Amino acid sequence: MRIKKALTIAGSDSGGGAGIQADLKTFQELGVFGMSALTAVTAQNTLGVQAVFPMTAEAVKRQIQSVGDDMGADAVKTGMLFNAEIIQTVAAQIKLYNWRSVVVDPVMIAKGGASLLQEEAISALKSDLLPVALVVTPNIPEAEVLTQLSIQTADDKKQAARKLAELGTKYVLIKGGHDEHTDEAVDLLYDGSEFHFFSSKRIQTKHTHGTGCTFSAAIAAGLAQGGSVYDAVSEAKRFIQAAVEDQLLIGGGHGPTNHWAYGRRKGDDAQ
Ligand SMILES: Nc1ncnc2c1ncn2[C@@H]1O[C@H](COP(=O)(O)OP(=O)(O)OP(=O)(O)O)[C@@H](O)[C@H]1O
Ligand SMILES: Cc1ncc(CO)c(N)n1
Repeated sequence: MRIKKALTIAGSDSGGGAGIQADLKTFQELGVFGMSALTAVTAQNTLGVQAVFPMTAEAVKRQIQSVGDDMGADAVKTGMLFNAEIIQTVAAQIKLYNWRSVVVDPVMIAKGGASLLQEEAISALKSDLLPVALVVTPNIPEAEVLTQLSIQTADDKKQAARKLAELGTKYVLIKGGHDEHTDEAVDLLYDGSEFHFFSSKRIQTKHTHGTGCTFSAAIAAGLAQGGSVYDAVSEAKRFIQAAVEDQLLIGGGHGPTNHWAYGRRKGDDAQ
């Protein structure tokens, strides 16, 4: 059996709902072999981030090389990268291995407000990493930081997407999870010429820890399997919707989403 492989380059969430753990669970659920390069260890749970221990850029590079030299990757996603040196190293390795199906989730701040990216690293993200990404998946606050635009309306989202595409990423996906005044969760995909909206019913819940990680990992899994960006995003949207809907109710704060829900529903539909 030949299986497709995806590599996540991201931080560890000890609580298991976001970061590397969310990515690997998502890859597994979507039938893709998951591999990882750890950029930082966080002590984290549903209440927040208690501590961050970054890896050295050398340690990140060596992990990527171990995967790249032997196993290869059909798709790559990046999550928490923490500092400029790690970002530059990751971008250089992506170029070296000529990886094309690259999803960059520009993780900046955890739900509780903890910083997962140093402020001075934002320019490295823009100049080094975005040009090697196929898809970038900012939430609204991240898109605002990257574009220096204030995003209130659908037109603002479109303008921000155009501005982000100018940085060299082919597809820009602005996520609507933070648009809490609407009763829909609307994500906007820009392919360099057209805009597509992916909309779903907004679930009223506080258990959305790791939605962004899970969503971008699902996109990477779809790309690893050879799907188009549009199809990968469509399936990722269904995956995250099911994961938010079927709540797990773990922990006293913002709990993790349910990575089994999508596969279980598909199994039920097949019967
Ligand atoms: N309450 C919700 N109901 C339905 N879908 C949601 C909800 N919250 C987020 N989503 C969806 O989850 C995906 C991730 O979006 P979101 O904007 O939450 O990412 P994020 O802020 O990067 O997440 P995080 O930083 O918590 O990992 C998007 O497809 C978004 O539409
Ligand atoms: C390790 C890690 N990566 C990403 C996020 C963003 O959800 C988080 N909370 N923790």
